[in-house]
Amino acid sequence: MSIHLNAEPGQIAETVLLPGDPLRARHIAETFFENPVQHNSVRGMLGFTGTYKGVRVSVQGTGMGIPSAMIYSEELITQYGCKNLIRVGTCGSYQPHVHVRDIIIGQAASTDSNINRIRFGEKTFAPVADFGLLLAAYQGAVSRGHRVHVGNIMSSDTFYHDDFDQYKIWADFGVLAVEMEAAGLYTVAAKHGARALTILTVSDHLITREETTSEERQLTFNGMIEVALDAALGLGGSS
Ligand SMILES: O=P(O)(O)O[C@H]1O[C@H](CO)[C@@H](O)[C@H]1O
Ligand SMILES: O=c1cc[nH]c(=O)[nH]1
Repeated sequence: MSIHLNAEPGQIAETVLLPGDPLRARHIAETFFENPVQHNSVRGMLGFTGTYKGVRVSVQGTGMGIPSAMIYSEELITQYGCKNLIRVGTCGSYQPHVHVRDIIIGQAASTDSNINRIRFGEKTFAPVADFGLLLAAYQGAVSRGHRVHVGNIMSSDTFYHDDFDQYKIWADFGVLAVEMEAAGLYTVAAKHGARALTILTVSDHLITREETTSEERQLTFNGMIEVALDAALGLGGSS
């Protein structure tokens, strides 16, 4: 057990999917896992472990924002021995060619968070995805016929900005979309030698202002889950 997880030792698989939304975690377990068992209930941050096509895999909600995601990532890696962490989240598109419901794979994560200034001072750490996981996810997304984009994403500490147009500086530098956790996840994984990836579905668009409903965000973005689970399958694991 750790401070924020009440799973027993060995109850969580080496490969863990990480949605921000704990109800998406339950949806993933109920929809895709064989024999899912709930392994966490602390703070209502649901987590489940089961198998997918015979391979042991877990899903754990992380909550919203870098601090929350870093707590769960740190405890999963250091207390439960998790080695492969795949965030499955939603994001807002910054680019005209990146449409609502497209899939984005976060190759790197820019951020306005102070987490790495606290750690590295004025020097800049570049939080990046694991290349093997990224390649597997990209190939899986293409073979499933998804519209998929790979590149830099923005992990923001704020969902609501005083200046809506502030996103344009990131868009001008090719950043694909905004979410709120990947930079923290990639940094924790780098610190502990774990593998991490972020796969996102575009839930809204900052240019067109198109939006999806909260129900759709919780229940229907199954394409990216299949892509994440396919990438996880290549990692093996005990069944
Ligand atoms: O859908 P999730 O995984 O929660 O991800 C996105 O949605 C939340 C904001 O609505 C933030 O957590 C952001 O990163
Ligand atoms: O963090 C997020 C997630 C989805 N859409 C946004 O605009 N921001």
